Amino acid sequence: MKLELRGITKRFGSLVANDHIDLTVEAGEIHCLLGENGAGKSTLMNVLYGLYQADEGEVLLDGEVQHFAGPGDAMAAGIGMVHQHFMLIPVFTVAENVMLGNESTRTGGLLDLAAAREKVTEISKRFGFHVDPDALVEDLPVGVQQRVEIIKALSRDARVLVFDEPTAVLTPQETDELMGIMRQLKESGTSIVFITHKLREVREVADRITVIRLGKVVGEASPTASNAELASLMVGRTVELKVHKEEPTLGEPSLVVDGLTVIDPLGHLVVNDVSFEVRRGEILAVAGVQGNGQTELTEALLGLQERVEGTVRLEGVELVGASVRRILESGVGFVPEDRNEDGLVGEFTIAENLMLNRSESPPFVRAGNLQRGALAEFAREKVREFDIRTQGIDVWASRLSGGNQQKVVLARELSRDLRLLVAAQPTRGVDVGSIEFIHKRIVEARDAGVPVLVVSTELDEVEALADRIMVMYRGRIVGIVPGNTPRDVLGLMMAGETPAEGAAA
Ligand SMILES: Nc1ncnc2c1ncn2[C@@H]1O[C@H](COP(=O)(O)OP(=O)(O)OP(=O)(O)O)[C@@H](O)[C@H]1O
Repeated sequence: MKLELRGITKRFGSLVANDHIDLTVEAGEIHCLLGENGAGKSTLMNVLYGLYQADEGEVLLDGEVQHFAGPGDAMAAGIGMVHQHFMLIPVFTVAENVMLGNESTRTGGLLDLAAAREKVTEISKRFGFHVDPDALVEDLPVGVQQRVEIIKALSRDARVLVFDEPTAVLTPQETDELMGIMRQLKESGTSIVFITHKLREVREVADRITVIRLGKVVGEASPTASNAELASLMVGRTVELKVHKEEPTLGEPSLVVDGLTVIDPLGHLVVNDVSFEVRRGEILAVAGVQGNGQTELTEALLGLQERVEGTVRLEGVELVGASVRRILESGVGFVPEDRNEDGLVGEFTIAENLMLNRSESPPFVRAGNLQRGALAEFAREKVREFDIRTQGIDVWASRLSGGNQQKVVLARELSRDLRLLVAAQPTRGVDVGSIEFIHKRIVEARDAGVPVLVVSTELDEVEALADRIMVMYRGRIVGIVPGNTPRDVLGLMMAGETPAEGAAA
């Protein structure tokens, strides 16, 4: 189905998030939408999906003007959305999830589970998805849950599919599989709008690329364009894709973890007898396929896990058993993997969010009184420094685009008086122009003598930052190797293979 967006304009108060945007996606085309954080990509897709009403402009499908009062209308017209945060019910089966709210699996007003199962099996077979209709969604890996979302859309006869940053939560292998699925969907005539910040993915699948900046279309790019060309078109300036990093000046071991073991609420051993050190002035990057204990490791360091054994000493002081608050107050900076869950309070302003977790200088509370002037000045400075695209510091964090929310968390944590920085997926959802800046700031923290633990599933990020790399597999350390270890070696380690003699750092 051919999709046309004509002159779409969407305003939030005085902010023009979409400014007369034109976009055409032919049937069977993968059309990438590129743009820096806050450019207006998600807003445009929310207009298409009926979540927002455009102030001006129209949506056409196969040449016919559409009027969507809500997502129900958009879905009925053949538009499907694969969200980054899945809209599935974890305790239901795949078929039950597909059945919910779907008219075509309803007979005589009753939900028809048998029809839903059949549909899942049929679609799954057609596209080689390997999804069991009776599996519980909560038992499925993230990549398979995403396929359930796709099946859900296809079972409603979606012929235009929107993927909004679908690979942010996927492993490299799941990402490759998704690229294959998108190609297959395209072959079957589905039109795809694909939003991503990862240029490699763009070049891999895009038929056409439209770049938007500050709410306006600034041009089309060819899928054969280089990373540098795409990046500069997005950001409007030349982007340095790699940070310059001097050899580290190593201090004494500052974070010493010994025999750390974490048991999750279901009794699984998720971190298994892990021991390592991070020196002052060193970045230790934890690499591994998502779900191999990295999340729980960082949470245990921050006091966010209940059942923890072993010791974690920071400058000789034991952290196991200490409260999260005490750990943060002792100078541990934390960039959590899920900013919405642990990093931000959506209904607090940017300024208020920048003040969270800080008891140190500058003091924003004196004798029980909030120092509004000092906080405002600090917040304005951070917004400028971290290039947070917002109308002001009093805007709720939930009103920011995803990448700009991430920058608020980073701005807060990187500007504290740090004795340790623990950063999980620090640049998730952040555009290429800002990744460079954030990496630079992390390296600056390291150069100032802070021990840094970065967890990342992106090998590009691991390569850019790591002085040493620790690979985790099934809760254990497979090995700790030098920062310049080749990718193929890391790949094998990520699959659980111990590195050859001499590779250890
Ligand atoms: N509900 C809202 N209320 C007010 N402003 C909003 C709302 N939703 C989005 N905005 C603003 O509209 C602009 C565009 O945001 P949008 O989420 O579309 O950006 P994006 O291109 O998807 O960015 P990212 O790459 O960071 O996800 C931003 O300045 C954002 O703060």
